[in-house]
Amino acid sequence: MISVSTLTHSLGHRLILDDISVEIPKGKITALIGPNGAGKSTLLHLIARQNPVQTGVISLDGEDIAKTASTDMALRMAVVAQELGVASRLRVRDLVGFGRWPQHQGRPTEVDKAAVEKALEEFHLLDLSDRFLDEISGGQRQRAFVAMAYVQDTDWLLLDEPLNNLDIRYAKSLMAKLRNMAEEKNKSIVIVIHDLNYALANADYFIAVKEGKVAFAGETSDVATSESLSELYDAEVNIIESDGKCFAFHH
Ligand SMILES: Nc1ncnc2c1ncn2[C@@H]1O[C@H](COP(=O)(O)OP(=O)(O)OP(=O)(O)O)[C@@H](O)[C@H]1O
Repeated sequence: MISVSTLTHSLGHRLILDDISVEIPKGKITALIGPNGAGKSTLLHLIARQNPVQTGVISLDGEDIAKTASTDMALRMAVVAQELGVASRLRVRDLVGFGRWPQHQGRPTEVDKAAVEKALEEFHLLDLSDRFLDEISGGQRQRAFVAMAYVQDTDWLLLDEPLNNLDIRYAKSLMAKLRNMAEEKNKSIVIVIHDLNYALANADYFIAVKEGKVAFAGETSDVATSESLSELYDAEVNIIESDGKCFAFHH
């Protein structure tokens, strides 16, 4: 479990996260939702230790992340940020290969190489594997970065808007893969996501952030209601149930 306790974060004079306390369950998909600018990415980056915690504590399986060694963190948590820093003269296969660095520390074994090939195949990247990152499309690059995180095989996977740029086929395929990872391999996945329908269909748990505070959090079926979502977005959202599935209508 990830436990966030009394987390407050400011950038310059602006309060970005205001006294956040929330728990993220293990072995589940958690959707981090909320309006633009709410603080979702900031929270995700703090959990991933990409920025230092100013006030409060974030613990990973009972251990304060501020006191956890970087090498240990890298073996337990993989992250894909929203803004993908692109080292343009890097080939797709090399980028995905970097994902195994925490395991092999520069000396890849046959197991590492096989894991990379498998990830390239699973993310439909084999045909692109020798292309440079600045020679592929935005969606293809997004898949390459997710494959790099996937190949790390960590217990926790944090993804900031992973559906960005993905067409329907790849978005469906990625969400199915994440579900499989949670259900079959007990992986814990946290995704910042704007598409409520993908979130409703795939996330076990919702954490809604608004203006730097947690608006609501809990099991999807308990908290994702027309009322809570309409209030969250200041826009009408209707949750409709059909064939046992929930859909969000908002236009
Ligand atoms: N470098 C920065 N300096 C000052 N304020 C910032 C900086 N980066 C982000 N912010 C502000 O912090 C707040 C939270 O931003 P954050 O990116 O966490 O929101 P978000 O919920 O992920 O939004 P979105 O859905 O639009 O990606 C926003 O009001 C944003 O303007």
